[in-house]
Amino acid sequence: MGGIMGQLKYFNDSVVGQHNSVVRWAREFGGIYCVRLANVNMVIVSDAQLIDSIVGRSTELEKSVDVFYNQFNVLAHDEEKSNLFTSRTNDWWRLIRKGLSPAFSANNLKKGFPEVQQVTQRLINAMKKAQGHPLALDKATLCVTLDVIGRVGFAKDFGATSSFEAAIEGKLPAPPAMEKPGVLGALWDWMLVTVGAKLTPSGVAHDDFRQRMRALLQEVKARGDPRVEDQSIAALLLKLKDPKTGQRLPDDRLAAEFAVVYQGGTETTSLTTAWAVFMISQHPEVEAKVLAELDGLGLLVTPERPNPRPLEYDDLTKLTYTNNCIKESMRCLPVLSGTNRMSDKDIMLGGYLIPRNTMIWCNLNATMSNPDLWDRPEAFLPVRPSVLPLLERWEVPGAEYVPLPAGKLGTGHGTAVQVDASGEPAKEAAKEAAGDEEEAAKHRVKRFTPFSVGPRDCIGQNLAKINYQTTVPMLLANFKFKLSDEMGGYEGVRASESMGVLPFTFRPAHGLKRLWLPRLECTGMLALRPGKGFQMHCVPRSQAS
Ligand code: HEM
Repeated sequence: MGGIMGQLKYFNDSVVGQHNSVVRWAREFGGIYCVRLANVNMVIVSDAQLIDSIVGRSTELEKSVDVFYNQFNVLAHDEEKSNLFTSRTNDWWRLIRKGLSPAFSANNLKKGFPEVQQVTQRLINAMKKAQGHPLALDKATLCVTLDVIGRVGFAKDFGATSSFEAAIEGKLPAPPAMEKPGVLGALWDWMLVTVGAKLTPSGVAHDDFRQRMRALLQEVKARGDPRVEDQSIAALLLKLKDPKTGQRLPDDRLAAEFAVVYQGGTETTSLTTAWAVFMISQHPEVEAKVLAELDGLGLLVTPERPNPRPLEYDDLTKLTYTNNCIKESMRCLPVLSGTNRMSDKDIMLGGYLIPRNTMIWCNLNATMSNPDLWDRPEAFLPVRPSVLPLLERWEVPGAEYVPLPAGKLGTGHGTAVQVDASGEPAKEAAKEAAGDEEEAAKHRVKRFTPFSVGPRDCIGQNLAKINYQTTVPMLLANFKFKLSDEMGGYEGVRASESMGVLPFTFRPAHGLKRLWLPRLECTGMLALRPGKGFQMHCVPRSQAS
């Protein structure tokens, strides 16, 4: 039976507290191990050097779309095709990736900062009206992110944060009733969607999402040709030309890329924001330091200073401690657990022969909790109290990189090497793997990788950063957050962590019963969240004792 079922027991363990499970497995089985589910083998890697060789700058491995990322194709296209997220690393991918990159440059995002600030302020105004009711913090931050991406990337205000306010004030009509499916219902729905059926709640919501993206494209096109200096996501995509034909990209391709930006950017950023607020507010000594930093900059709401000055762009670099806390929260609770790759040739990895077409799953979260790489990795420790003078975990120079002992650089042990037909590492690849010490010394391996690394790392990471680096301090400056009783305290939240693809539906929120996102809610990432979301009481700081 065990043979047929593979290591189902372990997969079952992961239903609750999945994040903790993979971290535990990495400790139990090491930096590379193989699991089997029925007759499918999967290699799971959490060794930082190996991961670097799998996804890093010199990789030739491709994403395995069929198993994990198919959702991105289903949601973005009517007919299944690839897009920036799911494409092989080919000329099309290069065209889009290079063309879109200026949208995420520091200069361009600086121009977008006022939008982020205003959208967060809109949410704060709404939250002040909640008057003691618990709020779903993850919904609230999702509203912010939806509006940030809309306004910064597409000059479009979807009004998610204003809908939030209207919902709190009871001014919104109820959404069409849609029962939350139970586990079996969700599984059935997922199976139907996987085989292409559209008449499921999720299928309908997928159609709805695609229609919204097509409508957004038409709206953007109706504004006329984008100005040369316009570096928004929409403008850059519209300006792109197919090098072969010299023609602009077809509408279905453009709408799919719009969709992918929303898919890649929403759950990820909003849950990162929610986890950071949760972690900081659950650690009083950390929160006190954050508040002191905000106070020092004149940004904290106090009974004596009920209307402090607004957060400005330059403050973002001054909020060092707060930013370090966000990083620490992302290390402990990265919303994306990892990424996958597959090779169409046999490869050697960490001394093992990996047959072609074997799924390789890189556990980025396990690397970020590896005790060989981090001091007390299970602790939320922006501060290391044992070190004098007091050094923050994140203020140690090079904190994002693997601290390698001298003389350990550049061995072939940690690299993915192609194998020839006889099973021997191919000569050229072996030479490369043996490595040039000098070259290896330049190549520092990262141990903090929430955005992954290498050519397929997160293109949107700077937009995400400007979003959470603005929203987290603004929320904390305005409110004291207390978990509502149903969350079962800090332990209850942590025990309910799970990863799951969420249905693309209008979902009633917990807490304030009439709170929902009526405009545009798009999810689908395997994102880390607590089972019941984040039900929080948000007490205005002007009233907090
Ligand atoms: C905290 C927030 C975010 C996190 C943690 C995150 C994480 C990641 C990770 C780990 C990858 C690599 C996935 C893989 O290799 O399988 C990725 C790719 C990607 N992300 Fe993000 N992301 C975030 C925000 C965003 C935002 C705001 C956008 C867009 C506005 C975005 C768009 C994308 C896209 C398009 C890709 C695919 C890039 C490619 O394959 O070339 N992400 N992200």
